[in-house]
Parts: sequence; C-alpha cells; structure tokens
Amino acid sequence: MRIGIAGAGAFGAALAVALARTGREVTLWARDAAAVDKARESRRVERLPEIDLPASIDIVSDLDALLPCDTILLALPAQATRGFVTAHAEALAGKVLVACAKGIDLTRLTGQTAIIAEAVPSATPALLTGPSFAADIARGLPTALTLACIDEGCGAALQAALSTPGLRLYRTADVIGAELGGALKNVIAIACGACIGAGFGDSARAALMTRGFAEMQRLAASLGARPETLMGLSGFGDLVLTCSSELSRNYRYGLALGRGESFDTATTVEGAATARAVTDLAAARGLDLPISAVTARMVAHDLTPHQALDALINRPLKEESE
Ligand SMILES: NC(=O)C1=CN([C@@H]2O[C@H](COP(=O)(O)OP(=O)(O)OC[C@H]3O[C@@H](n4cnc5c(N)ncnc54)[C@H](O)[C@@H]3O)[C@@H](O)[C@H]2O)C=CC1
Ligand SMILES: O=C(CO)COP(=O)(O)O
Repeated sequence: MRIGIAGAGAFGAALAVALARTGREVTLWARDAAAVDKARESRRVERLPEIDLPASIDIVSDLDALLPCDTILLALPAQATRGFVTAHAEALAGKVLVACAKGIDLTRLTGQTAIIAEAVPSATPALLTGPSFAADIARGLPTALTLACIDEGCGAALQAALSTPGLRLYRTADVIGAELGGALKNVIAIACGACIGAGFGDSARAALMTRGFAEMQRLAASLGARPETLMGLSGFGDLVLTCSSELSRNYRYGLALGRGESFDTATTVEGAATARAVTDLAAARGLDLPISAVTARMVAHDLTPHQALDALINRPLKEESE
C-alpha cells in the first residue's frame, strides 16, 4: 500500500521519513512546485531542515501524483484543511483521509474529521494525534500516538499500516475526544508559555495545566467525547508535552506573549485560532472556560498576561470539582 501525505511541512515530512525508513512506499505532496524541485534535489524540506529525506520518498507538487494512494495523511495546518478538501473533493472521493492537524476549524467550529466528512462524504475520515514533535519522529525516537477512526476495521488497518518500530499507535473509535484533546491542549500551551514568559513561575504553570485540563474535559464532555480519551495520549499526554517543552511552537508563542516580544507570524501556531474557536463554542454552549477565554484575549492583544492573571486569580472561590 502506497501512503500519500499532503503537506511537506515539519509533520508531513517527519511522517514520510519514519514510514519510508521502514520500507513503506510514500508519496509526499506540497503545493509549491519550486519548493518541491528544491526538496527533490536537496532531499531536505525547509520546515525540517536537519533531516535527510530517504531517496525512496516521491516528492511531488502535482496532486494527480498523490491520487493513486488510497490512504492520504493530511498534514496541513488546521485552518487550511477545509480549503484543501473542498477544492479537491472530487479527486479525494472514496479515499481514507487521515487528519493530522490539531485545531478546530474557525468557520465551522468542528474538528478536522467533520470538515473532511462534510467536503468529501464518500471518504473515510480518521485522525492521527498525540504527543510527538516532528523532529523526534523523523529521528526515529520512541513515540506513542493515537489513531482514531469510527470505522473500527479501517482503524485497525491504519494502525498496522502507520506503526513502525519507533512509532507505536494506539487505536480508538472516539474521534471527537481524540481531536479535541489535540486541539485544546494547544490553547493551554499558549497560556502556560505566557505564564512562564511573564515570570509567574512553575507552580502557576502547574495550576494552569491542571485547571486547563479541567476545561478541556468540560468542553469535550459537552461535545460527546468519552472522558477516558481525554486522559490518554491525545489529551493528557499531549498537554504535558506541549506545556512543558520549548520545542513546542504554541508554548514558544506564549513565551513571547509573556515577555512582550514579537513572534514570527509564518510559524504555525494552531492554538491561536483554536482559542477563538473555543471561545465561540463555549459561548454557544453556555460553558465557563476562563483560561481559554483569557488566552483568546491575550492572542488578540486585548489583555496583557498580568491582566489575564488578575482575571483568573480573582474569580469567586469555588469547589475544585466544579
Ligand atoms: N510539527 C510538529 O511537531 C507536529 C505538528 N502536528 C500538526 O500538524 C499540522 C501541520 O503542522 P506542521 O507540519 O508542523 O506545520 P508546518 O508549518 O511545518 O507546515 C505546514 C505546511 O502546510 C503547507 N500549507 C499551508 N497551507 C496550505 C494549503 N492551503 N494548501 C496546501 N499546503 C498548505 C505549508 O506550506 C507548509 O509546508 C498542525 O496542525 C500541527 O499541529 C502534529 C504533531 C506534531
Ligand atoms: O503537537 C505537537 C506536539 O505533540 C507540536 O506542538 P506545536 O504545534 O506547539 O509545536
């Protein structure tokens, strides 16, 4: 089975490397023909600069070259997925489309698999998520991720097709829970970065991670996720990684906010748009998600980190379980 990957950024390239190294046939598609020519020659991509791409990876810019693959991983930024699957809906009909992005679509306020299902109803949507930095996967460091698919037979086939000796995939049918964990942890990671950047300390970060996790659980439960999914790799696991490592772009963006520094706008920071989406979802569902709310306002430069802290710490006292 040849595996297609749409998006030759850090994650798409890293997955291509991991799969190709274990003998899988891989086609890696990117939209920019000049960048593809360069990558074919140098066997490197800009977003994963220190990793050599095995010669067996077919790097292409023509979408037709991706279409012989029945399974295509979508490794695009979350807000780009809808445009991509809508523009290519006919070509993608009947495929297994594995979303790899971690974000809530701002226009639809849904996760990636709902976006796929709406645009390409005949496709089988699935999701690959969990704690992993692209560079770790590309280097073959041990990683455990979640493969989510409502169709359990297809989920099991994908789990086998995408696992490697270094990349261990666990399976779930709770797609909603898995995608919310991956999307919402990015919002909390921005908050944690801002906390450390502003000098509020590690104790405050631990409080933000814990209360932020409570917000993730609250929103996920209201959208029909299973509680245990949030406790797994895609939720708690990825929250821990992203809120504690400077390898995370969401965390580094938060650090910059906390320090009052600028941040490269070309960097993919999924939590920024997702913070807005979470605020809209919370308003629509009458949910109180204060950390996500102040994070959205910090991202919009509507609150400073000190104002955000004041807003959080001066809330009325309450039971921890509420
Ligand atoms: N980098 C990482 O460590 C991990 C990333 N992810 C997720 O994977 C997704 C992609 O992230 P990265 O690859 O890291 O981002 P990236 O910024 O490295 O790469 C994104 C790629 O998508 C391309 N792109 C953007 N808009 C496009 C469009 N409309 N059509 C076609 N191509 C488009 C860009 O040119 C770029 O090559 C994100 O949702 C991220 O959360 C998940 C796990 C790990
Ligand atoms: O999702 C990731 C780790 O699991 C990557 O995090 P960033 O997008 O914050 O770099």
